[in-house]
Amino acid sequence: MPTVASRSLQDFDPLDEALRPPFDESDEERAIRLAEEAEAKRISQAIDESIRAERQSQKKRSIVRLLLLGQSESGKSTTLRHFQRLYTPNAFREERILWRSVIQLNIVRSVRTIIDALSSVRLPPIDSGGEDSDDGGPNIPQELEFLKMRLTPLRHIEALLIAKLIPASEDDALSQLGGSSISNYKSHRSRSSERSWQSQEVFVRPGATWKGALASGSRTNGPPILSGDTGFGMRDEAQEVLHSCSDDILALWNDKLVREVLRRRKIRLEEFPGFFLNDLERVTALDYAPNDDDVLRARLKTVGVSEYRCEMEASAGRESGTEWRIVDVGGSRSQVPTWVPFFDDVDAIIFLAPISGFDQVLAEDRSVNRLEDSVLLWKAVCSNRLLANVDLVLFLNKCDILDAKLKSGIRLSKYVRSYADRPNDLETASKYFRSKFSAIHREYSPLPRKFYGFCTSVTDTSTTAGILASVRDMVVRRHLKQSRLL
Ligand SMILES: Nc1nc2c(ncn2[C@@H]2O[C@H](COP(=O)(O)OP(=O)(O)OP(=O)(O)O)[C@@H](O)[C@H]2O)c(=O)[nH]1
Ligand SMILES: [Mg+2]
Repeated sequence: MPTVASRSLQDFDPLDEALRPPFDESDEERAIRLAEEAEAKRISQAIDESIRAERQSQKKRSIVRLLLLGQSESGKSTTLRHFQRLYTPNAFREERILWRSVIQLNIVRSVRTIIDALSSVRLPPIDSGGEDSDDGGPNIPQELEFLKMRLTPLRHIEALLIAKLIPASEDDALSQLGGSSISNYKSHRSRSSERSWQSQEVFVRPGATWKGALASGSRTNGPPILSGDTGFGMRDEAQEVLHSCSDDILALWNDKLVREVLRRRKIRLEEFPGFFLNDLERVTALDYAPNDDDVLRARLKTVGVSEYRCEMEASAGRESGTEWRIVDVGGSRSQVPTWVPFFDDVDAIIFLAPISGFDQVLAEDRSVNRLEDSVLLWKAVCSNRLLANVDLVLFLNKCDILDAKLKSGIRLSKYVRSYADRPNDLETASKYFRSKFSAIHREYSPLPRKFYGFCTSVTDTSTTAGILASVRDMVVRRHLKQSRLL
């Protein structure tokens, strides 16, 4: 047996030495020692486990999970952008320039809507009593035909923007999602150049992928034309083409006959998502950089689910250090099954019901009224047992559009019979919808819970900031209460 003196000092480990069993240990002593060691190991593992569980629960306590639900175009992604604008303003500001491509595509789409409307309608002269002609001869004046021709470069721009927004690598990611939207997407992508004026709405998966593609594209596209803090300062072909077509687009949009065609076809373009034709001079300027309002008004459809993480700023007081995970989902019908896995472990849900859609149908199923669809979704969410303990916050959204529609003389009672002869104004209508949705909440919730309902226009920065602050306070208060019960 080597002694301390016979080994070098580096080899000597006092702990090892202390734990070494005595060399004259009997069998009985050995059994007792082994049993004691096993017990010590068990206790140590139990302590490790409790530390791990404590850390886990600490982590859970400081993460607030918020889910955004509602049909397509209800305003979920806009609400998410609003949260980002309020609580991670620097990141939001830095990303604004990336939205320019989306806004460009939105403008091209508005032009396409007008041109589609012109090509499908044969009009009699405006003063001939307002009935559509079926004599087969087009009544579109030559100047408009020339305008249309001069706008053909926009087809190329549309294809360019789609390729920019949806990098080829997205194909694989999207094909995993299955469903009809994927086939739409594929046909859209493959045939976009030849049939761009009738193509489907462009969509991308949320999150950084398209932004990453745009950011790297912006850095490699030629000499700078922008400067200052507006973004990457790079040449932008789409912006140049839009700038050169700006007068023609404006002439098209302001044309009396165009307005008449749109009116007769009940196309209220100003209320379409991503409408920028009233800001054409500003948004087609060569040095255009989107402002906050533009980013909130831009339209980019979501497919799939993405989780956005945001750390509340220190000024949020007791919430500082709280991480928010906001989940944004695609709202079209084929996307609804993708919501369910996110019902687990959620603190609150903001459900958006765009009440301006009372006279509209779903884009994906033209036999379904949008308001009816929202009501059905709301019933399903309220009655879902997985969500029985989750706070539901209802945004009766797009109140600004509802207001404009009612003011323009569209009668709500024509579409919602039970509205009967109530006054056709925003205040009465929003109160009416609030009480209907609140009654469903009460009737369908598996357990009693408080109803939080707001009438919103989430593109309006001034009114929405206050509402989101109240929602944030409410969710955090609930979250803290729940986590104390853990
Ligand atoms: N005028 C007005 N426009 C709104 C309002 N809320 C959203 N929008 C616009 O409506 C469009 C659709 O909003 P999104 O946030 O993209 O809708 P979404 O629910 O995310 O839709 P999907 O991604 O298809 O599920 C965008 O162009 C928004 O700017 C609102 O309250 N008023
Ligand atoms: Mg969306």
